[in-house]
Amino acid sequence: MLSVNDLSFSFKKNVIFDQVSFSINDGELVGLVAPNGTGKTTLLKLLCGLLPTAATTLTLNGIHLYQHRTAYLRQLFFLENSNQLYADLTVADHLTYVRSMWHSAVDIAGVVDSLGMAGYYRKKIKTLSLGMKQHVLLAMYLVSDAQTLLIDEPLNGLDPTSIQQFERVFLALKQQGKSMLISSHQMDSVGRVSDRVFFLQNQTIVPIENTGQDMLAVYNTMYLKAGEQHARSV
Ligand SMILES: Nc1ncnc2c1ncn2[C@@H]1O[C@H](COP(=O)(O)OP(=O)(O)OP(=O)(O)O)[C@@H](O)[C@H]1O
Repeated sequence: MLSVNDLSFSFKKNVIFDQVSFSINDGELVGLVAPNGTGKTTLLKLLCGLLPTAATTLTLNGIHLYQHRTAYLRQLFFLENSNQLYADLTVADHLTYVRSMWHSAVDIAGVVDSLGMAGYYRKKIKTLSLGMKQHVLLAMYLVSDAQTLLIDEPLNGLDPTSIQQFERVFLALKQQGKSMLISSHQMDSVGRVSDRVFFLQNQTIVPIENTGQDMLAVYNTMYLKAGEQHARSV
């Protein structure tokens, strides 16, 4: 279980989070939603200690980020986006590296087959399309076998078939007991896979249970400015 207490963070005078507290259970998939520039990526980075925060508690399965950083980090996987892949290394290099660093027993060939990546497994990252690189990122998450997966906009650049494929993978990971926090602007997908959705608003998190409601409608209610709501109602 990921547990966060009193998390505050600012970029100089730009307050992004003010005393935020939340937890994510094992086997729970939480969607992370907000308009551009609100703080989704910042939150994911804070949870991996990539940005400093004086949160009173930031624990993963009882292990404190600041007291046992390596043990904490070994339980999670996060790679911000495909720009952080090594252009001159192959897909195989990346997956082998992750398997080794995370002491994972996951079968790389099985992951590559299941994601339909066999055709470019030996290719260098710089020769791949955005959608292919998104598949490489997802494969790295799977190969890490980490308990907690923090995933930033995994559906960007994917075709509809791949989006459905990724949704199936997320649901399967949930069945395996993984905890996931996944940011996305694809509200229909968020509605299909999430147990809860964290909407970021006013420097805090508004958690909404997914009861099958229209998540785009929830988004619009939350973020449409008062004037726009008035204009729509007349
Ligand atoms: N390194 C930085 N230095 C200063 N400000 C930053 C830095 N990184 C992000 N910010 C600011 O923090 C805020 C939140 O950015 P963040 O990237 O977390 O948003 P986001 O919700 O992930 O956006 P998007 O949907 O566009 O990816 C923005 O106002 C951004 O300008």
